[in-house]
Amino acid sequence: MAELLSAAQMRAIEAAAIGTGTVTGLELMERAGRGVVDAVLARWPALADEPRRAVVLCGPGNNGGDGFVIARLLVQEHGWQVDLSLLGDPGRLPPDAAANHTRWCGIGPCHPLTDRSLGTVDAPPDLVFDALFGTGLARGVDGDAGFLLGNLEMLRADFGVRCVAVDIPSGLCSDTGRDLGNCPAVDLTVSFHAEKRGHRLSEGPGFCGHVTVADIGLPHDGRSHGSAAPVWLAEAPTAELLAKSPAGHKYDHGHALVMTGGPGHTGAARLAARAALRVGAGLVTLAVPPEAQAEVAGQITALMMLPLRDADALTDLLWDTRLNALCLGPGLGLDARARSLVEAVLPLRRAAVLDADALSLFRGDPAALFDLLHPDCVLTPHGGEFARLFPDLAGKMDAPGYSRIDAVRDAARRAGCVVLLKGPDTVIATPGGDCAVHSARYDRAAPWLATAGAGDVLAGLICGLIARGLPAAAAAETAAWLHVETALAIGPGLIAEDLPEALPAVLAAIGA
Ligand SMILES: NC(=O)C1=CN([C@@H]2O[C@H](COP(=O)(O)OP(=O)(O)OC[C@H]3O[C@@H](n4cnc5c(N)ncnc54)[C@H](OP(=O)(O)O)[C@@H]3O)[C@@H](O)[C@H]2O)[C@@H](O)CC1
Ligand SMILES: [K+]
Repeated sequence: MAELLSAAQMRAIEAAAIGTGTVTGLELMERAGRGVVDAVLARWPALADEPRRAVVLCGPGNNGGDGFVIARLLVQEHGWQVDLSLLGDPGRLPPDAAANHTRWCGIGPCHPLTDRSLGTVDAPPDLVFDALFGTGLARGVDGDAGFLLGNLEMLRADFGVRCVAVDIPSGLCSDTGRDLGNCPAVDLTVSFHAEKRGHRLSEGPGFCGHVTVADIGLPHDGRSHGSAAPVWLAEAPTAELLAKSPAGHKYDHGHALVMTGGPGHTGAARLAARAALRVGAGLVTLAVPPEAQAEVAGQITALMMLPLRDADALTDLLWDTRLNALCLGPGLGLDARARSLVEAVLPLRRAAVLDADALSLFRGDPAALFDLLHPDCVLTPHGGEFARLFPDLAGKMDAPGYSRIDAVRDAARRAGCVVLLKGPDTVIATPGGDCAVHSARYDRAAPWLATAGAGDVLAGLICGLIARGLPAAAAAETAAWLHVETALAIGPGLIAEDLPEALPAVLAAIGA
């Protein structure tokens, strides 16, 4: 699985490799610069047909150092014409960047960066390399550098100039994916060793264009990250994870119980239940208030149904330990009955997915919910629900350096269970700090998934997978991937009802 690195982890990996004596910082910088040039020519092979003109904007740190390498390689190995400008005093460059500045100065001029460093609109360059700031960006970019970054947008739109970000577009926080000020949207971002969190989180993907990772020869052994626990990019589940044993019977695959709301409010739970069944739970039962029975009975076939009057009846029902995964929240309602169901169920410590109303019920009193939760629970808030349960953490998400990853990790620790914060950058964390990001951006962008009922389907998928025996966090990650994959399989026009129906083809493609 691919890791998403913080800036501190990347620095720790680099320092550890240099510390072993197997590589120097200067060698890493050379590989980084070469990696960018190779990635550009791989992306746009026609650029190699004839010498081109490039502008390279270098910053005061090692990101700028990469820029000097790129400029040198373009001139010496490809015969390009390069205009290079440096922000800041060359005498204050860090050692490896300074060494590459010296090498560049033997080849071409290093202009001080001004508001004219992009050249004139009469003769725009073919490419601009943004090597101003990388993982060392500490604040928004202002002054001439900010002005130039703002102009990149216009050069791309009006003159077709291709813009390439070295490591990360300057202005984008590599830990949070937030624009700290004047971040340009580029065509191609070439990162090093592994993607940084900012490439995947929040606004980041909107700025990065196409992202590619250049291998600069650092080890992927996961031992040299510093103290912080890794964050993984969620990937496709394996066939083994989702396949069913040929010898099994339906009770081997669990029995999910999904609570509905009252009359006129049963659709969300029915969607969740159908998703749970489609993803392979052996049996799925809807627990329905008696007055809604007729409505539900007319809508279901393979799903089962039980009348459920109140919390006492639910407690009695759960003497049947074959009911091994619960889903509460979709359409459940915000009344006293709904709250009593949640409060009755959680002390029994049965695995449970809490979504939608089951979360909103505790707005203003989230501690009452946290007291009841246990590690086999999964909370699946969207941004608004997250802010109701964790107002302080949601507020901090605007603070510098505090990302959705930090917020969800803190939330999971506080809640004592798995938390999945929904979005195009879904973050899943456990109370112990394990964390995965499911990214529905770039080639997995699924904008049609933002539709009524899609969240109910996700809750049902998680519940169904837990019923099948997956641990809560693995169920959440797998469900997030399947949810987006089914959306991609359906494409434009999808509505939530389609999602469970598209699962068989998706499962077949995985080989389950
Ligand atoms: N790690 C690795 O393995 C490898 C890393 N490599 C490369 O190194 C890059 C990281 O280099 P880096 O740490 O020197 O940071 P970088 O982004 O160049 O900027 C730091 C400088 O900018 C300044 N500054 C910050 N914000 C500012 C602002 N808004 N406006 C103005 N100034 C601002 C800051 O000043 P200060 O905040 O200290 O005042 C400092 O002087 C990384 O992204 C990759 O490209 C590769 O070579 C290969 C291997
Ligand atoms: K950059």
